[in-house]
Amino acid sequence: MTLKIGLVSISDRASQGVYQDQGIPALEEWFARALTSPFETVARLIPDEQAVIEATLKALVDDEGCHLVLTTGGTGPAPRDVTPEATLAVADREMPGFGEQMRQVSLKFVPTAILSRQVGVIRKSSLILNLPGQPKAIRETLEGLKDENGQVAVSGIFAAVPYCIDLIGGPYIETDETVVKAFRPKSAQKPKA
Ligand SMILES: Nc1ncnc2c1ncn2[C@@H]1O[C@H](COP(=O)(O)OP(=O)(O)OP(=O)(O)O)[C@@H](O)[C@H]1O
Ligand SMILES: Nc1nc2c(c(=O)[nH]1)N[C@H]1C(S)=C(S)[C@@H](COP(=O)(O)O)O[C@H]1N2
Repeated sequence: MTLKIGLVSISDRASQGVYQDQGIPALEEWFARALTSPFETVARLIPDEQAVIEATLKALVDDEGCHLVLTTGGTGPAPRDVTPEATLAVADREMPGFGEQMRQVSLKFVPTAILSRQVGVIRKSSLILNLPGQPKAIRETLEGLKDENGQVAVSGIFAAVPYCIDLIGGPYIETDETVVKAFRPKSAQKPKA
């Protein structure tokens, strides 16, 4: 079973061509660097419309069979920011730790981290995570913050994603530890391929 990752860039202006979308390229680049196990991606660029976001998330999970879906954009307090509402509307269960940890990590970068209403949820056997829209926020929240010696100062959320995918029945994900170390209890670790 190959890991399938849905990437959803949610931006009125990027989807209208006012500026070039940097969300999908930043996500693609991050996964190419971080994962050492096989994966494929399916990407969508859509406007900040709640019905469109919900339909896209459902299609990626139910029809495309994505094990993991990452969104970027639309998590703030502006009236057009509706990504968290759309994500909760398609959720079976909430995973509050992801939003909590992302705001903790992001506070090390910007004081406006508290403005992001990002959520993590499970739909069927897929994990859906909201990331902020700033392209640099993708790396910051997934990878966390390292000190000058390369030691982890604040864990990024991706450290917990492989074990979460194990627990909901998805493929075994392996990472490049210099980018992000996947934490699993010893009993859940498989020998390196
Ligand atoms: N897909 C994207 N590509 C490049 N830059 C982006 C993208 N999404 C957001 N940004 C940048 O991050 C900022 C904050 O993102 P946010 O999701 O709040 O966008 P926004 O201001 O509502 O933009 P939009 O009108 O495109 O939806 C944007 O103002 C923009 O500078
Ligand atoms: N890691 C990280 N988190 C961040 C930011 C950032 O630059 N880096 N920007 C913040 C800002 S300015 C806002 S308004 C909120 C919501 O962003 P969004 O509407 O683009 O999703 O995310 C916050 N979280």
